[in-house]
Formats: sequence, C-alpha cells, structure tokens
Amino acid sequence: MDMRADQQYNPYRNFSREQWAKLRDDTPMTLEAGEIAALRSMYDRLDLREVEEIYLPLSRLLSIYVTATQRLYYAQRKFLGIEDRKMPYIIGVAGSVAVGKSTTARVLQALLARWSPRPKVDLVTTDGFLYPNAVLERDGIMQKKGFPESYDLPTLLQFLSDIKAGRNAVRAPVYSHLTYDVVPNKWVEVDQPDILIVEGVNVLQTGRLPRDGKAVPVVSDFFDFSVYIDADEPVLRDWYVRRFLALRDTAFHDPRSYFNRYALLSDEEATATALAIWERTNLANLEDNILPTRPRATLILKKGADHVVENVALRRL
Ligand SMILES: Nc1ncnc2c1ncn2[C@@H]1O[C@H](COP(=O)(O)OP(=O)(O)O)[C@@H](O)[C@H]1O
Ligand SMILES: CC(C)(COP(=O)(O)O)[C@@H](O)C(=O)NCCC(=O)O
Repeated sequence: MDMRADQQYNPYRNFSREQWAKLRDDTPMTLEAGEIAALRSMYDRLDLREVEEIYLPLSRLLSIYVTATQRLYYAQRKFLGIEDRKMPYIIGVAGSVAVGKSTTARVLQALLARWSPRPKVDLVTTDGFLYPNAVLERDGIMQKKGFPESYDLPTLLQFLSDIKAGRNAVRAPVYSHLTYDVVPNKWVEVDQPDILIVEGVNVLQTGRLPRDGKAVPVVSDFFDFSVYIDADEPVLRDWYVRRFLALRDTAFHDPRSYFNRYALLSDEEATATALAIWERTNLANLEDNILPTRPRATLILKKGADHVVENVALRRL
C-alpha cells in the first residue's frame, strides 16, 4: 500500500505552549509563589507562569484520567463480581539527566495532593534502585551509572508490584547525590498512596524480550500515565555544565561530597570535567537508552533553552 507521509498516523496531538495553556480551563491555582520556589531544583526555571500555563492544564488532564481509570477499574470489579482494595494510580516521569525531572515530579506531587478530596500522593526516584558504588566498581561499570545495567531492576519491579498489589509500608531504597551512592540501611516507606509518581532516567525502558515467550514485566507495565521531559542535546549539555559549576561553589565544598575534589577547580577546569562526564556517561546514556524511550510516553513536554516548556505532545487514546 502506498502510504504518503501526510497520511501516516501520528500517535500524538501537538500543542504550542499557548494552545496547551488554554486547556487549564477553570482549574484553580493552589500553590503560592514561595511554595513554587521551594519545589524548584538548582538551575531549573519554575515560576507562577510555568505552573499556570503548563502544569495546571496537566493537573486537569490527570484528574480526568485518574477518574476515568478508577471507573474502569470498578467496572471490571463489578464484571468479575469481586471485592478488591483500591488501586494506586502510577505516573512515570522520564527524561535525560539535568532536564529537570525532579522539579516536574515535585510540582506534580504538590498540585495533585491539593485536588479535592485530597488524595495521598507519594514520590519516589529510581536512583535509590541503583546498585551501590561498591557493586558498580566491582563490575567495572562505575562510568555507566544511570545505564540500564546499573539498576537493580528486579527490586524496582518488585517494589512497583507490591504497590499495585496494595501492600502497605512498601520500602524503597534511598540515593544520596552528596555521597554519590545508595544510602545503606535507609528507606522511604510508601504506604498505600492514591497516586505514586516514579521519576528516573530509566522508567520507560523495556529491556530485551526473552525468546522463550515467558512474560517479563517492564517498569512501565505498572504505569497508568507517563511524562517524558525533553530538550535538545546542546541545551541539556549546557544545563549540566552550569549546574556542575553551581554545585562546585556549593555542595562540592561539603567534605562528604563525592565531588569534593572538584571544589577548587577553576571555571575552565570544572567546565572541562563536566563536559567529560557529560560526554562519557550522560550523553551516551541519553542517546542509547533514554531518547529511544520517548515515543512510549503518554505526554512529552519539550523545553527550550530558557527552561520553559515550548511544546506539548499528548498521546491519542
Ligand atoms: N553532584 C551533585 N550533588 C548534589 N546534587 C546533585 C548532584 N547532581 C545532581 N544533583 C541534584 O539531583 C537532582 C536530580 O538530578 P538529575 O538526576 O540530573 O535529574 P533532573 O535534573 O532531571 O531532575 C537535581 O535536583 C540536581 O540538582
Ligand atoms: C543518579 C543518576 C543516574 C540519575 O538517576 P535517576 O534518579 O534518574 O534514576 C544521575 O544523576 C547521575 O549521577 N549520573 C551519572 C553521571 C553524573 O555524575 O552525572
């Protein structure tokens, strides 16, 4: 069949920032300027306007999706004639290192938690499921931190399965950016949330499919909705380097910082170090393992060089 390019099915509807902003409709603003500033990560841009024009329409969309999913869930229970507990709604937040995933995840958590009636909204980051540095060093993959092989995927899948099964007090390990390692004997407890946000570079990855036909779950099997935060590579590299320079002047001065040895580097030296880490680890990971997952997201938020979202793409149902 002759399929002309303009006839090809596009799984996404695309919106300019202005078109998307109108979809806020009458969703009320529930955050104050001070609260927004507290949600922002270093070198991210998040202000009242960004929340109003990008995140309130998304909050409205999510409230519609959550309600519809709950209805479907209850309908299935009715069909099966079973009594079951509530099913947590799980949202994945994916994208490159330094794109601002943590800020987006925190602002979503804050907005969704203020819906009425107030849902319990928890947030976990997948860095807690990285193997400890001792294991990465033993396996010679310390420079592949963030790559699929650096994560304890079975433990992450078990965690998500426990949450979906409605277990209480499910524990997730915790990562420290300061020590650059998983924190021994420390966990966050996730206790039957209505909504769970799972943020990390790897959340839309599928892994290799087995030939024996056995079902192998992937992280996104547990997601009801996913957001991919996107920006062009030169922009990401610039943000990564700027953040590295800012951390050099702040966090790296802490003697416990893994990067303490970089605290006294000149601007030129620090820039060269950041660029080397970017190229060797984060860019390679972006190209090989993160960008290929973008077409799986429910929603893509594309940021411009000034950190603000310029375009939005929503997957058709
Ligand atoms: N070496 C570091 N020391 C302290 N904080 C860091 C360091 N590297 C990253 N961070 C912080 O960790 C968080 C997660 O960063 P990252 O994984 O790059 O994701 P994103 O920028 O998409 O949120 C950010 O808030 C960032 O500012
Ligand atoms: C810890 C990370 C892999 C991010 O993990 P995530 O929370 O996305 O699972 C990343 O922040 C990181 O440290 N990358 C390694 C290279 C670097 O130091 O930038």
